[in-house]
Amino acid sequence: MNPLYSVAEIRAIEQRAAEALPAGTLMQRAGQATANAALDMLPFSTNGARVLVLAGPGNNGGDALEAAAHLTYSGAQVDVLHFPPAGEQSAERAAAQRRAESSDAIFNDIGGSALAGTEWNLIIDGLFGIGLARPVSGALRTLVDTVNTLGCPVLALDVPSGLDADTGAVVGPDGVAIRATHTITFIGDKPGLHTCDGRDHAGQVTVAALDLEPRQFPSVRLHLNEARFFARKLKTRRQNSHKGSYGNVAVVGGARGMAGAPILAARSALHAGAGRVFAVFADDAPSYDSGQPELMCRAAAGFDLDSSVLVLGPGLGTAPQSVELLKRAVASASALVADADALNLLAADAALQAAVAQRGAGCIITPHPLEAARLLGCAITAVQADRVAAARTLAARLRATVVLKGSGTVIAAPDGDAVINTTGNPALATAGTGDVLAGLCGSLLAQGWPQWEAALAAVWLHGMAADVLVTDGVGPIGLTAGELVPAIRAAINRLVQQHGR
Ligand SMILES: NC(=O)C1=CN([C@@H]2O[C@H](COP(=O)(O)OP(=O)(O)OC[C@H]3O[C@@H](n4cnc5c(N)ncnc54)[C@H](O)[C@@H]3O)[C@@H](O)[C@H]2O)[C@@H](O)CC1
Ligand SMILES: Nc1ncnc2c1ncn2[C@@H]1O[C@H](COP(=O)(O)OP(=O)(O)O)[C@@H](O)[C@H]1O
Ligand SMILES: [K+]
Repeated sequence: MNPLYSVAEIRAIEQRAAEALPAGTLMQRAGQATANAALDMLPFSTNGARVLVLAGPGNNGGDALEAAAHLTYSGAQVDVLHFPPAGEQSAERAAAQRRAESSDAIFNDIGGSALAGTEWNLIIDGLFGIGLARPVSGALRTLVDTVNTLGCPVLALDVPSGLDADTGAVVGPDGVAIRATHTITFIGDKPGLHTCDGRDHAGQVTVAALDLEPRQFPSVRLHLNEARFFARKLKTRRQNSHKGSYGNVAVVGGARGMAGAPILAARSALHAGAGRVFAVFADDAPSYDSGQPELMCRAAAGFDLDSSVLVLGPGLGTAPQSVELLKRAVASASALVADADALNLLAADAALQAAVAQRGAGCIITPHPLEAARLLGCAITAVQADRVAAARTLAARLRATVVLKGSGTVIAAPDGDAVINTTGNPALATAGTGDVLAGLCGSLLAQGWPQWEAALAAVWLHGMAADVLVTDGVGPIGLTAGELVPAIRAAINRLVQQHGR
């Protein structure tokens, strides 16, 4: 189920587990798991492979020292750059240090130029884990900067040093963190490895549970997204069905000069399977979309907002008639996806926010971090400093399903459940991809999906489409939002083939 644990939860699990085990057992297991992971990353013949172990002052350093000793037995040449604690150290760390010192590991006060001048096969980052208490500074900051310039594989222990394990933010206003190619994280997975700066620093993440049993883990309300959370909603089409069986979507936006945004969202809704799709324009409507004549283009004035699932916001603008449209949409009985300018207008109107919270038909909102900041009345840095908390706060306040976009999109429900998405990549950092996502959410709602599963599936499919396109060389540079649309269609059909019933 890919649960994600906070630092406080990990500490509690660790403490209870440690009480039932001989002293030092967990650190020894962490060291052994690290050595195994390191061997997988080294050349087949480990003899003479150059490994640099960075061992910090806490128990993260203890894990690294345990690993250093193990790795010498494989024939690797292990150098240890050791930062002993200024004061007392834990008994298990002291034992790990003794083991490393009596192994063939070379404790070496290796300087910056020697560090940068050596061809390391692997660097193991055991500077700081979940005990990081302040920004990495001074000589350690220089060390992190140097490691980040080297092109060699880097295995981070528990968390890349400098990264906040709860939030994925690099600690400090101008902080640094190790950019690892791999992270082996202990006991349970951590949210900070998967959102905000986490994905750039953690690389490939594996979890070493240190032989703890499932009963030792509490149930949590934060998970990584996976198809099994929404697979039961994937339905094969009945033979005896028709366009009315797959619902109507109306994308409402497209103020003068911004007609492209609703068209992208509407095309996305159509290709994701909605039976009928309207593109509804705040100002004059074009007579039709020549690239997608299946869409029905309408002016908003007089359009029946109760007839379709509404995707409100793409290119909506903020003129007075857009505010009126938003009010009509919120007051309608239709399922609603609010995006882009709909969110900016909502942020400026407390009464409308209250109306959204009271909607019987619910709401999915899809803010990017700036839109979320406006809705929360805070700075964008505050949103990014704790994306999961920001999404949960918004979800509770608006009683909506919140999709907080960005690297490691967070989906949150009003009851506190939250999920971090794993698909997607920076190819999506281009105009219009958010419109495509909003249209996809609306399409799934129109096909009868509940809000929560629709949001989870839409974010997963949108990211998966981008991942497949990048694998095929269509991006990350130069992917266009329109190219996502057929890739999403392929991804959803593939999922239905796998899971549909
Ligand atoms: N205790 C155990 O038996 C186990 C510990 N584990 C490891 O232990 C780690 C947690 O250990 P700790 O609680 O000792 O924490 P860390 O090793 O992450 O760091 C804490 C130490 O670093 C210092 N420190 C924090 N931020 C600093 C900064 N910016 N600059 C300089 N010094 C700084 C603290 O004063 C303290 O000495 C986990 O991340 C994990 O790697 C796990 O392997 C599980 C088993
Ligand atoms: N670096 C990235 N990694 C993963 N996903 C990204 C990245 N950058 C953008 N995205 C995704 O692309 C979409 C962008 O949406 P948005 O910012 O609303 O753009 P627009 O308004 O131009 O449509 C979101 O789904 C977001 O999560
Ligand atoms: K670390």
